[in-house]
Order: sequence, then C-alpha cells, then structure tokens
Amino acid sequence: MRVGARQSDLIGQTDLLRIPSLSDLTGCDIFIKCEFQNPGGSIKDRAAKQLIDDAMELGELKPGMTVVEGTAGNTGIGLAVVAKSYGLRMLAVMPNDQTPEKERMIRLHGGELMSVDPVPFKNENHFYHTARRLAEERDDCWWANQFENTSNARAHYLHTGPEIWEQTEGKIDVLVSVAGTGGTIGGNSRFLKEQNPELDVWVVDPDGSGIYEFLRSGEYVSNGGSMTEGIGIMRLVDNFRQARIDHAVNLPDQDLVTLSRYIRDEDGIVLGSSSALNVAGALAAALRKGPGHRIVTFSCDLGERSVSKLYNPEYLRGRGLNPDPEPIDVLMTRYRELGDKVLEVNWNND
Ligand SMILES: Cc1ncc(COP(=O)(O)O)c(C=O)c1O
Ligand SMILES: CC(=O)OC[C@H](N)C(=O)O
Repeated sequence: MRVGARQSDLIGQTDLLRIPSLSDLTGCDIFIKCEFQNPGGSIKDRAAKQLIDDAMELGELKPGMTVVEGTAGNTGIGLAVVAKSYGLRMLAVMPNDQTPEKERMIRLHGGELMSVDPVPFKNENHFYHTARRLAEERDDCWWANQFENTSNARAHYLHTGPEIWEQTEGKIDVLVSVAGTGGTIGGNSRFLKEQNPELDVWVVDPDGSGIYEFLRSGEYVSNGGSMTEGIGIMRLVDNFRQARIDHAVNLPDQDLVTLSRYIRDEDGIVLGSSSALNVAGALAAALRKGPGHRIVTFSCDLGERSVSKLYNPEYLRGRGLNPDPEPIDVLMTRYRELGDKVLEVNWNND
C-alpha cells in the first residue's frame, strides 16, 4: 500500500490479474494488467504523468500554464488529473464522436473541453492540428503531443514494463497490446525484450486502423471502421517506432461483443472496448502457441467508458453488429484457424 502526497503519485503500480475463465479454457496463464486502477481510470494516466514530469524538468512547462492536448478522451482525463496535482490547467481538444462518458470525466476533473468534428488527419481541423495550433498561438500553453513526444513510451519503459517483469518474476512468454499512439507497446516491448529477447510481442488491431496493413505491406490502408476508441492509427508516429513487434493480428468488433460479455459473466470484469480487443488478442495468441504459456495484456480502461457503444444493443445493431455474443467455442474455433492472418513481422527500429 502506498501513501501519496498528490493524486498523481498514485499513478502506476497496478495489479496483475490472472483471468480464470480464459486461462482454464486454453491451458495458458492469461493475465491483465489492471490499468483501470489508475486515478484517472486508464492506462493513459501513465503517459500523462511522464509527459508533464519531463516537460517540467526541462522547464518547458511551469505551474500556472495550460496543458493542451488532442485526445480521444483518456489522455485528456489523465492530463486533467495530473494537471490538478501540479497547479496546471488543462485544455482537451476531442473529436465529438467519442463517448460522452469520457467528455464528462474531463470536465469533472476540472479540464476544459473543446469538441471538434472528427475529420481525417490531413484536414487542418483534425484534433491533433487544432491542439498544436492553440498551443502555438498562446505563450502560456504547452502542447503534450502524445503521438510524437516519446515521454509517453518512456512511462512504460521506466514503470509498466518493470512492474510486469517483477510481477511475473520474469516468466512471461507473450505480450499482447493494442496501439493508439504506440506508447504502451513501445515502452513495454522495448523494456521486456531487453530482459528476454525471446519474448513474443503481438500487436492487435481493430478494423479501420492501418497498423496491421502497414506491418504487412508498408502502406496505411483502412478496412472499414471500429467502435473501439483511443486505438488504431493511420500514420507512423514516434512512440510506435519504439516498439518491437513479432506478430500482428486484426480482429473484428463482433468478437469484442462476445469476449466482453464472456469475461463479464465468467470473471466479473467489465472491460472497455480496447481491453476487450487486448483479451481477444491474448486468446488468439494462447490458442496459437498452445497450453503452458504465460501471456500478459492490458485492461486499459473499464466498460463504464464504453456504455454507450460496446454495451449498448441499439448502437451495436446500428453498426450492423449482433448484440448477442456468439458461443465462446465457436469464436475459439475461428481463432484456431487464423493461420497466416496472424502476420509474422519483424518491427524493430534499433
Ligand atoms: C482506451 C484506450 N486503450 C488503449 C490506448 C492505447 O494506448 P497507447 O496510446 O499507449 O498506444 C488508448 C490511448 O491511446 C486508449 O484510450
Ligand atoms: C485516437 C488515439 O489514438 O487516442 C490516443 C489516446 N488513447 C487518447 O486517449 O487520447
């Protein structure tokens, strides 16, 4: 147990939980790192703290200034939490198609919210460019730039990776992660592969994101869309460049419906949508590798932030998804047959 001087001192040192249901089904030990335990409720608190700490140490950011960031929501919540602890202000620029659950949290934590229309990255009104412009126009603002500022991946290299190594006593065969900025997979894969070069790192990508196709062909091409939020990207950014990746898999949103309900009903954990994708990736990895492996993935946030999408039957039907989960053994049969849809890659920028 910890005693913190500030709320931000409580970021990190999250628990590692073995998921009984999927571990029993596969004969592997499948663990989730409980990132929802962070004070802002998501894995992005870690990046938020490191981005701010590093900028303050460099003197780029000083008390009284405003942190500006373009965000799908979780980084904005994390930055709002940390900003309050440090006497800073926070302005989040967020596309208006993300769940209102996250907008509300930014405001509850005292952050200011600017909602913008969701547009492609090449449009100057994209949330990323809007945040950058706002910070450029005002001297009292500092742009966190979670995509290119590698303090983000450093948070995971310095903290999350070592925590996993210690919690597993070095016994980890596979690391599975989604990627948004790539900070999580970047910092964790780098640290853990330094400890064990044999570690097998899997990136799991939803439809609509270009990472899988980029690793396959070198081109960012989107195949449809996804209800997941905060993950997937259509360009190469510096935090993703940090990653070391051996396998890539693309899994459909319908599987998130199945797995989120299965884990809720069997294990009592209500996963957020990116966490459901992580667990789907971990299940695919377990079935491919066979019994006896130890697999770690992340519960990036909880389902309370996905209520209006992943847990909303009307929304699911509107996207052409079936709100009723398919039987887990049917999904497992499909995963056993993924074959070369699981890409073998060698993403390593050393
Ligand atoms: C819910 C959720 N899961 C996962 C991620 C991915 O983390 P990263 O940016 O470290 O790739 C994010 C944000 O990026 C997120 O908001
Ligand atoms: C769209 C995206 O990658 O978002 C990054 C991050 N998850 C956030 O909450 O801002």
